[in-house]
Amino acid sequence: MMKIDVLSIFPEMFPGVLGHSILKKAAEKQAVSYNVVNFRDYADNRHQTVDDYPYGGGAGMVLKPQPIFDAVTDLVDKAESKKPRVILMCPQGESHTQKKAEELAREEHLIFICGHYEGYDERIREHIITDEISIGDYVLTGGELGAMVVIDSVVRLLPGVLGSEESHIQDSFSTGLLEHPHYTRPADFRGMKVPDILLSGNHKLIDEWRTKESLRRTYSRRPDLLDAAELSPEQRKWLEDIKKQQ
Ligand SMILES: C[S@@+](CC[C@H](N)C(=O)[O-])C[C@H]1O[C@@H](n2cnc3c(N)ncnc32)[C@H](O)[C@@H]1O
Repeated sequence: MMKIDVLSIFPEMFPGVLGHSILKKAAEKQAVSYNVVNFRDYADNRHQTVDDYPYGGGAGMVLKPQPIFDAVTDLVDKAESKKPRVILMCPQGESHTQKKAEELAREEHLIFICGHYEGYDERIREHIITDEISIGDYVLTGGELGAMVVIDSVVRLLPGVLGSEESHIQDSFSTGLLEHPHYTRPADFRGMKVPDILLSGNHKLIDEWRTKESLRRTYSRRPDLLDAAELSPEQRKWLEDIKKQQ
């Protein structure tokens, strides 16, 4: 079972997200256990202060090293695995991707550190973390929303979590391409029809249609992904045809 610890000064933000849908089911199936810790509880000063003024002056407060160092040490001591990935949520970190989610899903223990205010004392970054992750090129108020995003992307990949069909294998990015369009009943909704091929029952042709639509969508929306996508010679030929059509 994967263990996920989260360090935050706003732990109340998490039960809503961790307590619903797939993240909740994953915990019920014992694929993962969550532990959200207020690192203020580790502050060794009388007022449980976790932040202080920046050396050299300037705006904003900086998270002190002591509460976060002690919280991480305690969580590692309590865990069976002594080699967790310690992930700092940070707009300066590597951009989160499906590939990174797949990599983290192979780990036994993840510890997320959620920042606030102006950021962290640099010694946290230098000495106790293994990864720095950003969820995009914009600045959030705190790391909590980012940690939730990364946790969601990882937990749905854990074995058994999405059920026997393992639907994530076809998801956008998992194959290196964007996913094909989906349709459900009715076949004719107010004159808007489902493509005939999907009603044909011919699975070979349906698979081919899906792959072509996936290529078409990736080419029109995210052509940058095609550079790294592993395509068969047949798929390359389809892609060339799609390029000519557009
Ligand atoms: C207001 S931000 C601090 C930004 C910092 N002054 C900077 O310019 O890099 C406070 C915290 O929110 C979180 N955060 C903000 N933007 C984020 C992003 N794009 N991805 C992940 N975490 C983010 C981080 O934990 C960060 O320490």
